[in-house]
Amino acid sequence: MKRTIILMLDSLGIGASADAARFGDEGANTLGHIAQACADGLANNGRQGPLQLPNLTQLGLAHACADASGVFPAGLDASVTPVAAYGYAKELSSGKDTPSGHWEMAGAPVLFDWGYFTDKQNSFPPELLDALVAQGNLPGYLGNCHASGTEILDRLGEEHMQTGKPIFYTSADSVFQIACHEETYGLDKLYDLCKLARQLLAPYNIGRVIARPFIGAKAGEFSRTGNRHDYAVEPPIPTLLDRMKAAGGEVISIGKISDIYAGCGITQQHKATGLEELWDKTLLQVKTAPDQSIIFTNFVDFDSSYGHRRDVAGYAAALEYFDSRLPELFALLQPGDRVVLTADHGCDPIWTGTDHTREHVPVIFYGDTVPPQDLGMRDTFADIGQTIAAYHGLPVLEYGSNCLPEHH
Ligand SMILES: O=P(O)(O)O[C@H]1O[C@H](CO)[C@@H](O)[C@H]1O
Ligand SMILES: [Mn+2]
Ligand SMILES: [Mn+2]
Repeated sequence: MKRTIILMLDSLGIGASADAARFGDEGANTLGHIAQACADGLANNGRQGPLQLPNLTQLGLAHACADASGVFPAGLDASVTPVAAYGYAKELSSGKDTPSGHWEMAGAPVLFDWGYFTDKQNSFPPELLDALVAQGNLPGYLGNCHASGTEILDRLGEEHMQTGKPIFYTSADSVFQIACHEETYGLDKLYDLCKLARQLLAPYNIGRVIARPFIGAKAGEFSRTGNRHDYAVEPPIPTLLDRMKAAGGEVISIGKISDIYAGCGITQQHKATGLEELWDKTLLQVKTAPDQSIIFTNFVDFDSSYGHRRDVAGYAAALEYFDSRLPELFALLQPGDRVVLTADHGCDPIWTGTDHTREHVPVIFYGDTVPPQDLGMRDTFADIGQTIAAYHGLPVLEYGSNCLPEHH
């Protein structure tokens, strides 16, 4: 049985990469800084004390972080001998966004520059806004700025409910985000508006339009729902997922993987909201998926609920929860199964601002066909995809080199 289970811990960077200064991220270290804050007693909100990640440490995550950043993460057990092949990868793509990280892992780095809306205020071109208002029959719009998606709800959510004007905002990422109330505005109307925006944004080379539905009665009570939907463009070249699908294998998306690849190469899609449901659905698929399957889960909450919110204790608690579910996965593994653990970029919760950070990501392969070893630094996230492609006997990807050449 050859199956690969990819656990994508969205935003779990493990140390600034050599080119981080170009992004203002020199010294960022998502995992390292969380561990340090926990060890210093600064993350005792809803959890306590040093970071507890026994299973991830067994897999070599802490050792990979030490290799990638030069510092062993505080409080984790340096005496452990990892049972997996572990290392870290630098990003070849020009950005530090979610599609770039995911696509590169699957063999399709983004070597062109996305379009960005760089102005913090009046961020969007008037002709784009005019076209949205006219073609979307809108009474106007709110926002038109850079913002954190939760703060902007407190600021503009009530006005949106009163006027029916959608909230448009962006960030340092190549995104056009639309927040609307799920009940007063309506989910289908929001999705239709996002599809219109996706069309109108074609000349601007924007990576994603994101629907950000929310609920609640007033400022301070608004919360975003699991009905977020990302409208991405398609990867620039065929990915690992396309190769697997073309070969007749299963590519099972859990969470927002299918959205991130614009559905390309996906054979089954399972939506899930929150870490618990993401884990439950992952384990369910591991129980039943056939030979030649990729089960691919994006654990978005690390990024969206904790990294962007600069919530160190929340991120730490989420990591500890994630770690606590790993033994259930290990118990379900069959001979030939491989677990891959990685990330798409960093989002250091002690960093200034609320954006991603340019970091190395973990590269971990675990399973009975994987000899434990230190894989060192990999030149691109695509080494992961290439290793998986080789293991499943798929055609060679355009980027990346096999991390485990003797063992496929
Ligand atoms: O602040 P929120 O709305 O979570 O948005 C964040 O999430 C977006 C996409 O992942 C990023 O571009 C960043 O803006
Ligand atoms: Mn991401
Ligand atoms: Mn993000």
